[in-house]
Amino acid sequence: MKFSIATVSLGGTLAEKLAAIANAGFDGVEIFEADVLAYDGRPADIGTMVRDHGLEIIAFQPFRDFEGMPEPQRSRGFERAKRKFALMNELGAEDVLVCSNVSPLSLGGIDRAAADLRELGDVAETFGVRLGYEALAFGRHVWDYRDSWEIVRRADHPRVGLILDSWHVLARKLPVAPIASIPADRIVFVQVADAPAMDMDLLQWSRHFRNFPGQGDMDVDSFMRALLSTGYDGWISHEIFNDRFRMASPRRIAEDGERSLIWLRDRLEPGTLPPRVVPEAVEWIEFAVSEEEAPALEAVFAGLGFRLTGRHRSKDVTRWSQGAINLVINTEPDGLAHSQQIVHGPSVVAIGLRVADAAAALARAEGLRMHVYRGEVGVGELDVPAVRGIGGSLLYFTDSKTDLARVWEIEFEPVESVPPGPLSRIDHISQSMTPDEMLTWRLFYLSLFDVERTPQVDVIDPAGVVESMALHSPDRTLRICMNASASERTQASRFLDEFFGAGTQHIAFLTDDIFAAAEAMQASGMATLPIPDNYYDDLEARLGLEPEFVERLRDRGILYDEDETGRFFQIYTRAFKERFFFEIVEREGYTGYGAPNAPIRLAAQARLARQPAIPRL
Ligand SMILES: O=C(O)c1ccc(O)c(O)c1
Ligand SMILES: [Mg+2]
Repeated sequence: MKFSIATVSLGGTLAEKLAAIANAGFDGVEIFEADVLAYDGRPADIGTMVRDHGLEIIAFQPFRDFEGMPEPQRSRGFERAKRKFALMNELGAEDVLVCSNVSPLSLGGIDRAAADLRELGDVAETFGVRLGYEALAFGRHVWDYRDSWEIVRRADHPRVGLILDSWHVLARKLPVAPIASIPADRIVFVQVADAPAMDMDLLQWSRHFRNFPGQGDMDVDSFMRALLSTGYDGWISHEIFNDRFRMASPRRIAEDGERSLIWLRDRLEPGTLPPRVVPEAVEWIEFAVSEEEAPALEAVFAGLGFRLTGRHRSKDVTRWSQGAINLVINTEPDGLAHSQQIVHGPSVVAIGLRVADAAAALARAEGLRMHVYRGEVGVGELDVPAVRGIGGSLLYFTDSKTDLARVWEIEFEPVESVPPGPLSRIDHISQSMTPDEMLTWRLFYLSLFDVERTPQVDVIDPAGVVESMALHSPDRTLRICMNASASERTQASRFLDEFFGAGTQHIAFLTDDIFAAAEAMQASGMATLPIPDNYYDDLEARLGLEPEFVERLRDRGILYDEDETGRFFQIYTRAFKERFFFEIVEREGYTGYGAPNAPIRLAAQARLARQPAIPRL
């Protein structure tokens, strides 16, 4: 399998696109016609620029509305083709993508189309180029790959082959099994694309909402399995028409594309990478704060029932614990945490995850071309494997089979022993990002970890809609909620603005007694998020709850939800320096995140946004 991407998938100038494509590790590129037209230089220079990047032009595309035309359009089509083939000679491109005709002028008929392609094959021969014919799902007469293949078969010309594009096959819900009987040597190359399930016009869906395999809802794997069963081992090329991708950094999008293909190959040929990582526990969450801010954060931790359980043997780093939760405060004057604190303010700088085999986890991340982080390892310190995650924060891996199991003991001087407390472990980690980054991080987490995703939902913030998606490991040890908003004033967006980028916005702790947790917080003077009476009045009516039960919730500012999976309780703290906040949840079987309560919570937070932060000691 050789990896390529069409230039139409990225934003930027052609030079920027090619640099990003080469940097991401691709071997080939499809040159989109518009990129040539917009280029201020000779086509031959484009060819040189591509080859200087170590890339190969796998195709020039697209050549449109050719087959089945009446005169005079038919003759004009041949004239146009000659101009394009000459251009391909200059570029150094051997293959051209001819897509099925969408013109209302075009005439149907498999034999007519086959005859046109055969004749075009003769022209192609004189230029030394080859045609690949692709059925567009919205083609006027040809929209099924079985028809395009029949046309290619009847054209019966050595310069005429087939191009398959997973998007057109899957968008039309065509069966993939017949792909298996197409001879591999008649397939010029193959395009892959995924997309979210959407009930909309095919052309609009195709031209604006495609995404990389692994980012959408289509069964690209079945398409690929049928393809590979033919023995095909040529180019696999991303062709992603997506408005958001074109607005985003070409470098990041190209990296996502490469990762998508590496993961696709890993699913089709398991064993090329170590298996997807199964998270066993969230071992710690590390906060970068300045020395001045540290006491306020310590007071929040103490108010939540955490105790100082360790001091790092050589660094300005402390460990706060309760149950199986470890929170780390890093005020080191140098290093990554400090730079993060300077750039982003007080923030989550790292998450430590316990996995079965930390070295294998790192090897998988490297195989997926994630950015491995190698920090300085001081005397007596462990070299904990880490990769760069959201917003440049770190994801550390520990395991229980190496010295990493004893990280607390090795690196920290014990203070108090770990108190039991009402909070037992981390329930979920919620991260905010821009809408175009959602797909980046979704692909990052899904390709690295053995996690599943829940459908994307829209949450209403007073200032706009927030797209929200949750990922969870099989036993739900790791749950990550991703939030993104296009509005500039939603909480998710304010977080991005004030925080200068994506990151962890809140952390939810699990308790098995929310009332005890609430009382402990009240006793220690921790202010929680005030919830309006209207919410409780509605709750009682909507869910038919006992008034006494609702009173208990109201007294303690506890949010409640129930569904077919069980019952759910939530309390929120106020935000720390307007940056991040904490949530306490109790689950009685419930598997969700209290989506019906999110607008209430967001409205309450919006009211407090510019008021003094916690705690009120
Ligand atoms: O939408 C289009 O025009 C178009 C062009 C070329 C392709 O390969 C394709 O899949 C779609
Ligand atoms: Mg295509």
